[in-house]
Amino acid sequence: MPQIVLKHRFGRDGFALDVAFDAPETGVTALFGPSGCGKTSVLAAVAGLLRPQEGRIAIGGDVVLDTARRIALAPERRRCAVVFQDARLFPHLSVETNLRYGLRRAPRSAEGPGFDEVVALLGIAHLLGRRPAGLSGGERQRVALGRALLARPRLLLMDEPLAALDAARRAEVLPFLARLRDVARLPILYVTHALDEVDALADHLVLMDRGRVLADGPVAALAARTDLPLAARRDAGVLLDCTVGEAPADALTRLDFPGGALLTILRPGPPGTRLRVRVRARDVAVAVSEPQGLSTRNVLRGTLTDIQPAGEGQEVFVRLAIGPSELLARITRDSVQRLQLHTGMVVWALVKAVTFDHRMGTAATGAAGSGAPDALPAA
Ligand SMILES: Nc1ncnc2c1ncn2[C@@H]1O[C@H](COP(=O)(O)OP(=O)(O)OP(=O)(O)O)[C@@H](O)[C@H]1O
Repeated sequence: MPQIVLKHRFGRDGFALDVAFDAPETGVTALFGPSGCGKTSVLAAVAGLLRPQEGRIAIGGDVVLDTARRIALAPERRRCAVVFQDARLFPHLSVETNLRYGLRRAPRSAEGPGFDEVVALLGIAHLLGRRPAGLSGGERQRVALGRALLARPRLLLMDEPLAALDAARRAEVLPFLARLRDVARLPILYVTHALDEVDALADHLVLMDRGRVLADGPVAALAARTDLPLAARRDAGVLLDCTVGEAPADALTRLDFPGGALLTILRPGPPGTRLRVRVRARDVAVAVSEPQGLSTRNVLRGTLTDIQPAGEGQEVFVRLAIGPSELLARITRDSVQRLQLHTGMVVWALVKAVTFDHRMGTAATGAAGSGAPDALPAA
C-alpha cells in the first residue's frame, strides 16, 4: 500500500506542504482540492521530481524516500509512471513506437498487461501507424495512458489527465480510464479538481486544502459528511452504489440500491449494470407523512438520524437512513420548525432528480469494479 508522508516549504515564506496518507493497494485515490492546495506537489514528490525537506514514501513495500535515512531513489528507479494533462508523446515517433517505448522501460521481471492487451483495452489499434500530431486530444491521452501502463509501474500517477480536453473528449476518455482502473490492479494517484471525475473514478479520496489533508477515506463516506468543504458545494450530496433493475423497455429505469430504488428517465445500461449515482442534497425534500398525488416518483420511507447546519445561512442538512443507505436533504431551518423534525422520526424523502453528473459516460463508468463492460465503448 503506498504510504506518503511529506513536509516541504517552498522558499523561506513560501507555500507549506504537510501531508500524510495511505492509498489503497489497487484502485483510484483522488487528490482533490482547490487550485494551489498542493496536489501536484504531492504527485511530484512521489514521482521523485520534487525533493521534499522531510518525508517518507513507500510504494509496494519498498521505501523510495526516507529523508531521515537519507534515502531518495531517482525517479526512474521508483517505478512510477506519470500521465500529465498534455500527453507528452514523442512527436516524431508513431503511436506504436511511443507505446513500445513504455514497454522498453518495463523491468524484465515486472508483470503486467502485454502490448496487444493494452492496445485493445484503450481502443487504439487503428491509430498505431499514426503520428501524435494527427490524433485528437482524447486519442493522444489514450496513447499516453497506454504508454504509462506498458512501463509496468508499481504506481500510476495522473495529474489532471482530462483537464485539457473539451467536454466531448473528456466523456470519450473517462470510460477508458475506468477500464484501466479495473484491469490494471495498480494503485493510481489521480489529481483533479473536477468532482464528477472523483465520482466516476475514485475509490478513495484525499481532500486537501492549503497544503494539508483535511480528510481521507472512501469517496462515498466523505461525500456524506457535512463537516467538510464538499458540503458547501451546490452539488453536495451522497453517492449511492446502484444496479439497474429489470423493467419494461418503455418504462423508467429502476436503480436499485441497498434499502430502496430510484426511478430515472436516463438509461445507463442494461439490467445488472452497476453505477454510482450522486443524489444532491438540494434535490431532496422531506415529508412527515406519506405524500399523495405528487408528480415526484421517488418517495422513499426512512428515518431521520441527524440535523446539522449547512454553512452560516438559514439552511440545514437533514440526514436520512433509507435501510442501510443514507440520503442528505438540504432544507431551511424554517421547515425543520414547521414540520417539527427531530431525530428518530419516520419521514419520507422526495428525490426530485437523480443525477449522473449529466453524463452517461460518468454514470456507466462510475461503478467501481463494475460488471458493466457493455456500457463502455467497444475496444
Ligand atoms: N517550485 C515552486 N516554487 C515555489 N512555489 C511553488 C513551487 N511549486 C509550487 N509552488 C506553490 O505551491 C502551491 C501548491 O502548488 P500545486 O501546483 O502543488 O497546487 P495544485 O493543488 O496542484 O494546484 P492546481 O490545481 O492549480 O494545479 C502553490 O501556491 C504554488 O504556487
